[in-house]
Amino acid sequence: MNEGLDAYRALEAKQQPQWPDLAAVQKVSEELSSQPPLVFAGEADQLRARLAAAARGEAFLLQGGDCAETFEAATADKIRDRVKTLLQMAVVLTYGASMPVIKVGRMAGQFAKPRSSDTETRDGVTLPAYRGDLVNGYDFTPESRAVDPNRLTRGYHVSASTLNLIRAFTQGGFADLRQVHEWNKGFVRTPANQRYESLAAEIDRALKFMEACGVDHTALTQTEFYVSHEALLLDYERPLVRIDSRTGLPYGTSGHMLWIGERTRDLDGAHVELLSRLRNPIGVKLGPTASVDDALRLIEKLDPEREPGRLTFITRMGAGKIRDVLPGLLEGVRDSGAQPLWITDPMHGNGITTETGYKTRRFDDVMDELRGFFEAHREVGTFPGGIHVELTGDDVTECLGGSENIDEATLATRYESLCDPRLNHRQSLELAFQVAEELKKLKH
Ligand SMILES: O=C[C@H](O)[C@H](O)COP(=O)(O)O
Ligand SMILES: C=C(OP(=O)(O)O)C(=O)O
Repeated sequence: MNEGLDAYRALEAKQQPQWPDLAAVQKVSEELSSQPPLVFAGEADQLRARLAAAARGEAFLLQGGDCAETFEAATADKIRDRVKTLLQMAVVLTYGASMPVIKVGRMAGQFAKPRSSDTETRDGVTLPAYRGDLVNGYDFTPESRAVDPNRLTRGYHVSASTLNLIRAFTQGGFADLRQVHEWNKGFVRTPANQRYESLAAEIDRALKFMEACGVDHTALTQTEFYVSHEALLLDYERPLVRIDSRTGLPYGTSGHMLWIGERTRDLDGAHVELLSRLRNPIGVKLGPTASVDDALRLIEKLDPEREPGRLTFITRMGAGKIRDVLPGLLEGVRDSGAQPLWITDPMHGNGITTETGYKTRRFDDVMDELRGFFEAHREVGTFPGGIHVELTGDDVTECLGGSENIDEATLATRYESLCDPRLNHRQSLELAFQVAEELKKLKH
């Protein structure tokens, strides 16, 4: 199995930077190959087992984080607020659905972006498009936009420190369920936060009751938290493949779960080939043009053994299309006997650009796609196993609507994303409450 790890090199690899100096890339690649793994094979196996439960309808996956992480924003405060937001959403979902929630950040590696165009033009000046901090800089100057392989090593180190902090937060007491009120502190008071506060009070009461009954809560003091990113940049992913000493099998050690994007999921492309060799749980984005045949071939290539939890399909159809497209896809896959985990990304099919040039999404469209996802699964009898959302713990104004009613004029006030718009903290909580409602319906 391990001999084929480099077979991808003979295939077309889309969305890769045109490195000017291949010797420099080789040097970086050797350096990365000698670094310790960021995650361990056993953790990836554990996540696979958790995802298998979600595919069976016994758990729910919450996957979220920045569209594009940046080196500069990898600060303790920003990482903490993203983790807090995910923990709060997980509490809302767990309590609402009475079901374990698997927490996976789009974090500690989400540094490379596929782009529609190789270049960007501003006021008559054309430069290479920004492809994420792992490749080039965002500032619109020739120096900053030049691709630089040394960014791969920097990305590795920033991922390591991000992951270190995430592990400290989630294992060191910060994620203790008795901190459920604390996670809400520091965020502006909104209807969603107040609703969260009442839920936290109920959880508190339940915990005190358990304590009074002498129940041991050690299990609640820590939480499992995994990291994931789009495995886009093969010159980063390949050197971080390691052979697991327990089994002799290869794992991508840049993150627990790796996914293949909508633009790079070609069956005969390099991304599908490389990830087919790795033992991690693998995600694949499926947009509105994905056919049943595409899905079945991806299953055959990426999950020939039909291993529970191995494959997650992340659908991103767009609110206007999901009800037409998704049921047929679900039926076709169900009828083949395969049982991948199905989750929804209600963000990527709903992008719009305002007249003033802001890339944005309407919160209402995001919610509509979410409802469409639950409806499609209800219709076909399959399990809607999770959500994949671009979000931040920061108070940004990037997506339109939500209870604070962000309008086009407000977008400019705190638009910080370097690529696509994210839900801010309160929009994320609002979304979690609505998903919890949908999950409750499943129980009845
Ligand atoms: O996050 C997804 C893609 O990288 C992004 O939507 C591409 O954006 P573009 O169309 O501006 O290149
Ligand atoms: C690029 C992304 O999505 P998609 O592949 O679905 O366009 C993403 O999730 O960052």
